[in-house]
Amino acid sequence: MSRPIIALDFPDQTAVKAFLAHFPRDERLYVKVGMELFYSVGPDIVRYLVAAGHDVFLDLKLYDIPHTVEQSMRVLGGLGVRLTNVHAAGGLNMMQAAQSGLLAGSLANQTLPELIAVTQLTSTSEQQMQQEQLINTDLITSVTHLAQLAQQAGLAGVVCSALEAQKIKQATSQNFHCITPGIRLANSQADDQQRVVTPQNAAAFGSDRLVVGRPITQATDPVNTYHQIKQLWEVAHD
Ligand SMILES: O=c1ccn([C@@H]2O[C@H](COP(=O)(O)O)[C@@H](O)[C@H]2O)c(=O)[nH]1
Repeated sequence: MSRPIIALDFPDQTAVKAFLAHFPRDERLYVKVGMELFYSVGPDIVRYLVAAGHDVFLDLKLYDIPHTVEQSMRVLGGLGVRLTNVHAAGGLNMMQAAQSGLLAGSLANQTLPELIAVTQLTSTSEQQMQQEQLINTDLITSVTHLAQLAQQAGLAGVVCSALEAQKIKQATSQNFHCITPGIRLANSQADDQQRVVTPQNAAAFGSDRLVVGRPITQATDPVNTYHQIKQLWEVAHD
């Protein structure tokens, strides 16, 4: 059963080590390294986590011209991560370039990382999307369109809110992955997230994997909260 991906949104390696020390030494976690940690520590944080036996989602959301993204993905492909991503808004050519760069970069490794694309950030509301991005459609149409573009580019799936997982799978295919942040336990604060879903509902809506940051990393008992979220997801998934 799929483990929630824990977003390690920490400022440095010391904070990461202190957080991971809460878990049993042999617990193999699926963790996410985002911009804050990567820009602070660099690629060594990924090597450290991979060497410690954890699966890593490298969440840098690349968005640039195709050549730049391809060359950057070559570098990231050599780090041993399982999953990485781009912004779908970068376009078809950019996503295809990312895929070929990742493939080239990972040739020396045992595993080819899966590439997914961010549709609309879970911190974006429909109103913001329409007013700030001047996208003249509803959010679900934008998200499913970007998911179809990602599928056309040969990507394995998308980052979206679980609210959109069902529609995305109908518009693409059942095995097109929906990786879903914006997860919150019932009656808890949404922080800066706009499209939030509980672990139970995410499972019911067809999410393939949860991404959870603050609800676990800032919990009084992170291990207990991690297992609570994992169990809620598993029970609803069965
Ligand atoms: O649309 C997106 C894409 C990425 N994220 C990332 O997921 C985590 C969520 O953290 P929480 O603390 O659980 O809100 C964070 O690292 C984001 O960068 C996202 O939230 N939405």
